[in-house]
Amino acid sequence: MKGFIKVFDYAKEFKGKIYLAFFLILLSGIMGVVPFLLTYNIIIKFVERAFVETNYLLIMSGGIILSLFLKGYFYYKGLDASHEAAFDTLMGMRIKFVEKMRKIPLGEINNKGAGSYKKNLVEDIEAVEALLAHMIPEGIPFVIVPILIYIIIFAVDWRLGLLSLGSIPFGVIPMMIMMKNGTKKMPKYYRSAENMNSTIIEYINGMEVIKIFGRTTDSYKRYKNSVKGYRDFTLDWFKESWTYMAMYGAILPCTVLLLLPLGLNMYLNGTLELSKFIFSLILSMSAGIPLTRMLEFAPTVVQLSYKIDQLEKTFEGTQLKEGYKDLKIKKYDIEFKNVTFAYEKEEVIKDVSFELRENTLTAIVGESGSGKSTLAKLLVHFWDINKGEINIDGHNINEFSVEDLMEKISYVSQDNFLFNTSIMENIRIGNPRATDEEVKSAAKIAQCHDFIMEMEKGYKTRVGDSGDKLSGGQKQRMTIARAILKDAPIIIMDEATAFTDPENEDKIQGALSKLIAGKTVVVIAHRLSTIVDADNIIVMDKGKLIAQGTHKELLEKSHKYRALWDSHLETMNWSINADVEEVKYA
Ligand SMILES: Nc1ncnc2c1ncn2[C@@H]1O[C@H](COP(=O)(O)OP(=O)(O)OP(=O)(O)O)[C@@H](O)[C@H]1O
Repeated sequence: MKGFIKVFDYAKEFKGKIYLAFFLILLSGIMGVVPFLLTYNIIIKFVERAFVETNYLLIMSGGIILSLFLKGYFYYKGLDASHEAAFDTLMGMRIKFVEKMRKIPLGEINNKGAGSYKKNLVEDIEAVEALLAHMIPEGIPFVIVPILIYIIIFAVDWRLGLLSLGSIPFGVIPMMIMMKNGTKKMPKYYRSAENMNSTIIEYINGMEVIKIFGRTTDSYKRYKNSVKGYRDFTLDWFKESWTYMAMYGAILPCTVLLLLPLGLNMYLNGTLELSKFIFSLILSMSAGIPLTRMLEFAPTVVQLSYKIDQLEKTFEGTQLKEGYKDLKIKKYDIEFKNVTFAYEKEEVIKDVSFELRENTLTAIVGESGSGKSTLAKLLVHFWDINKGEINIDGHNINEFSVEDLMEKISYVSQDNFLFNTSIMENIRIGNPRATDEEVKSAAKIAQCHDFIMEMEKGYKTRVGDSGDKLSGGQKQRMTIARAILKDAPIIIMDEATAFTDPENEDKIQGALSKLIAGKTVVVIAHRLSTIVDADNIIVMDKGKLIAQGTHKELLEKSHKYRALWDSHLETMNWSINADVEEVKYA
C-alpha cells in the first residue's frame, strides 16, 4: 500500500484540480440519488391517495430530468479536471524519473535493459492515470454516496439500515482474499512483464544476427520463453482473481439481498410502514451503482501500489555519488589514486595509480579485456569506483555534478551512438549553442563533410535508428566531429579511429593533433603505431598497471610492451604482405 500512497506526492502540484474533480463528481453522485428520491415521492403520493396531480407530476419529472442533466454535467466537468491533473502528473513523473536516470550507474541501466525501462516509463507510469483520473475523483464519491444513503436508511429505521448492509460482509470477504493473493503474486507477474519487454527489445535489436542464424538462436528461445512466461503468469493471476471478482461483483451491489425478504416480512407482520419500506428499498438500490463502480477499482489498487514501489526502487535505488559545488579548475591535471573497481564481483581494475598531465597525451595500451576502456569510463564517472580516488586538479570527481564533469570532458567511445535525427543535430550534440557553420567546420576537420555533401539532403539527412544509414567509419567520424565541436579541456578517445581507413585516419590524426594542443588527452589504442609519440604510455595487464613510460623507455624496460609491439609489427607486416599479394593477383 506504500506505493499507492506515494502517488500523492507526485500529484501534489495538481491537488487543486484533483479536489475540484472530486467535488464535482461528488455533486454528480448526489444528483444521481435525487431522481430516486423524487420517484419515491411520486410513489408515496400515489400509494397514500391513489391519485397524483398532473402539475405535480410535471414538476417532479422536470426535477428528475434536471438532476440527470446536472449529474452528467458535473461528471463531465469533474473528469475534465481529473484528467488534466492526471496527465500533468504523468508528464512530471516521466521527466523526473528520466532525470534521475542520469545518476544511475551505467552498468545498472545496461543490466536492466532498455525494455525494462520502457515498461517503467511508459506502462507503469500510465497506471497512475487510472488512480488520479478515475479512482480518486470517481472512487471516493462512490464510497461517500453509499455511506450517505445508508445513514439516511438508518435514520428512517435502524433495522432497515442493518438489513441494507447485509450484502457487504459477503462481498468484502472474497474481495479481501483476492487482494491478499494478488499482492503475493504481483512480484512474479511484474518480473515476467519486465522480462518480456527486455527480450522483445533485444530480439528486435539483434534481428540481423537472428536472420543469419535462424530461429535456433538463444535470443529467439529467450523471446519465446518470456512471452510464454508472461502468458502463464497473467493467466495464473487472472484465474485466481476471476472467481473472487465474480463473487464480490455479484454479491456486493445486491443491496436488497436481506432488505427485500426480511423487510417484506416486517411489513406483513405490521411492524414496518409501507412508505418506509419502499423508501429504503429505492435508496438501497441506488447505492448499488456506485458500489459496482467502486469494485472495479479493487484489482487496480494492488497493481498500482506494486508498480509505484518498483518505480521508486528502480529510479531511486543505486545512485552515483555526486556533488553540486561549482568547482573552479585551474589546471586539468588528473590523478588516479589506488583505484580498484569491479562491475560485479570480480575486480577488473586493481589498485591502479597514474597521472595525466595537462598539455600532454597519455596512451593506455594492453591486451583485450585488460581494463583500458574501463579506466576511461571511470574517469567520465559512468560508475562509482570501489576503492581509491580519481581527482581533477585535486578535486575528487565525486564532488562534481554529472553535468559539470561532462562539460569538462570530450569522450569518443567505441559505441558511436547516433540519434535518429539529422546529421546536423547529431553533431550539434557536442555543443548545442554551435552555429551551423561551426558544425560544418567541425565536420570538415573530422573528415565528414565530403560524405555528408554527397547525400541527397546533406546535413539535413536523417541518420536512421542508431545511425544505421551510415557505415561504421562514417559514424565514428561523426562522433569525432561532436568531440571537436565540444572542445572540452579533457579529451578521451577510446579506439577513436578504429573503423577509419588509413587515408582518412592520417587526416583525422593531423586534425586531432591541432585540436588537442594544450589539453589533457587520453588515447586508448590497439594500433600502437598511432601512439609511439605519446608523452606517457600506460601498460595494463589483467586490470593492473604493470609499466609506464615513453615508447622508447617501455621497449627497453617492459617485456609486456615489447610483446605487444612485436605482435603489432607482425600484424602490420601481415597486412602489407596481404596488399602485395592482392596487387600480384590483380
Ligand atoms: N558492463 C560490464 N559488465 C561486466 N563486466 C564488464 C563490463 N564491461 C567490461 N567488463 C569486463 O571488464 C574487463 C575489462 O574490460 P574493458 O572493456 O575495460 O577491457 P579493454 O582492455 O578495454 O578491452 P578491449 O581492448 O577489448 O576493448 C573485461 O574482463 C570485461 O569482460
